[in-house]
Amino acid sequence: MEKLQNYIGGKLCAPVKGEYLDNYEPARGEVYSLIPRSGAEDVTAAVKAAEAAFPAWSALSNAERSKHLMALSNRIAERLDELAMAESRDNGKPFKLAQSVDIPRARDNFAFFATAILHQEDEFHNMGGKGFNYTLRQPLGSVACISPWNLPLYLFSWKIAPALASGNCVIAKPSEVTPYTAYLLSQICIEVGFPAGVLNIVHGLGAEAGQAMVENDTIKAISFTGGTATGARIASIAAPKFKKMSLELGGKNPNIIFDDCDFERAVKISTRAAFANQGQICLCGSRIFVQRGIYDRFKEAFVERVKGLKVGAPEEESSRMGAVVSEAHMEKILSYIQLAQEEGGQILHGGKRVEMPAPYDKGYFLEPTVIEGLSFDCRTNQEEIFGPVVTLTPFDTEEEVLMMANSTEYGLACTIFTQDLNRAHRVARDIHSGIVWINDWLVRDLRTPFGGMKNSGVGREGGFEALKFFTEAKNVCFNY
Ligand SMILES: NC(=O)c1ccc[n+]([C@@H]2O[C@H](COP(=O)([O-])OP(=O)(O)OC[C@H]3O[C@@H](n4cnc5c(N)ncnc54)[C@H](O)[C@@H]3O)[C@@H](O)[C@H]2O)c1
Ligand SMILES: O=C/C=C/C=C(\O)C(=O)O
Repeated sequence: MEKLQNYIGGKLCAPVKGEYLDNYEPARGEVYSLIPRSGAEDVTAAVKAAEAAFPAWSALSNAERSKHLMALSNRIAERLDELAMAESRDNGKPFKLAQSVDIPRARDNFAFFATAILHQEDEFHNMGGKGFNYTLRQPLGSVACISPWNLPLYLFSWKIAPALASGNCVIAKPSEVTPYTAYLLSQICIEVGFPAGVLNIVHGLGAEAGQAMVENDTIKAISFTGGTATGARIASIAAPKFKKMSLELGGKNPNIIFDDCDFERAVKISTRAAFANQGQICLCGSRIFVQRGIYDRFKEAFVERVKGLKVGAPEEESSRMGAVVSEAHMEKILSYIQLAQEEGGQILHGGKRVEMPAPYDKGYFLEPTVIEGLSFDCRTNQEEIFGPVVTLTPFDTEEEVLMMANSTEYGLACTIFTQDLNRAHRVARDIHSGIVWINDWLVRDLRTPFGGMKNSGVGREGGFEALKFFTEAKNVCFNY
């Protein structure tokens, strides 16, 4: 069976202790490769390589660093279909989705930050006749990037690219659940002659390799995307060490549909927002609030559309949904569907595992599930499920829906459907979330601040926010 390797100091290598973890193919429910079970000793080696590479990498001009990052972007573009196939196999998502969203976005992440640093302006504060200040933004040194399984290469590269662009060396850990495209990225680094030690990829468990990065005293910053409980654990270790932290955590996002909306558009986009990537996107609109006047009509049209979402083999063109990422995750989602029923919810569609023919009969396929009849404050409507499960809740007034939408511990994203401009902007102002879409969902401009409030995280990624995060600001004041 194929054994993945770590990438340290420009070379592929086995973990020091020689231990490996099983890597499952979700659509078949079978182990198909092994990944290094790295520990603190592998992280130490990666940090050593990063520290050795840092002086030369940070001394390059922005234009030179840009060229190295563009080489990664270009090679990802050349290997796009192969990477998409690998992502789909490793994660269970439809190949078409990986081919049209995940891998193009990984390509764009590198290109975006490679070119952003060519357009950066530095801050200058003039004190008139007295003198002036300029601000140097200097790289931190070695930084850690830790990413989750739902959008593997997309989110891995979203962190690594700005860290590298701003002159840092990186120790990165992809999720142990979906390590494969990060492994292919390490091969790509070797193919394009990316400088040794600048990017190091260490595979393994969060509690072992991940935590060793957080505990390592040489690592200056942690950029983390994942669950809220993991974020809290990381913060408890990193904060007393005064490491910089960017935490992108969970969500339980409201999708608010007013009765004056463009109805067909609201139905179509809400379906995608609920079930894209099997509902495993932190931005998914998992709580749909519909104004009472159109509730029944919306419910009928929405369920009809959801019935048309084909759950199928990831590589099939016609599949709109693939497998969820693991057996444990599937069981967690099913337990929430059970809980929803215990809390009084009625299932309008779905609710069960999908029986698939061989070779997918052991795969983790779930029906897209629509539930109504729950109170806004029950557990089903408050806790993150992170799967293909959505609830429908009627509301009467703007005030009422804001109260319900804002009632969770999360504050990541929100979607609002209305044709009333004033209302759209008023609700956008009053909603507690870091990201708001009006009449759309997951439209991304990589320059904008990305992140959540409340328990959805601390800090923002994207554009210059990310470049600022990965640098230390040093103000130089000159007085005549
Ligand atoms: N806000 C966002 O941008 C965003 C994006 C994607 C996913 N998420 C969230 O991620 C969660 C699902 O992803 P997941 O299950 O992979 O999350 P997770 O928190 O279990 O794992 C994320 C990463 O952290 C590592 N990790 C786990 N424990 C660690 C520790 N003690 N120290 C250091 N690293 C550790 C894991 O190995 C993995 O690489 C969901 O809650 C989802 O909402 C958030
Ligand atoms: O699951 C989380 C999705 C995160 C998306 C982004 O970070 C992005 O689009 O930049």
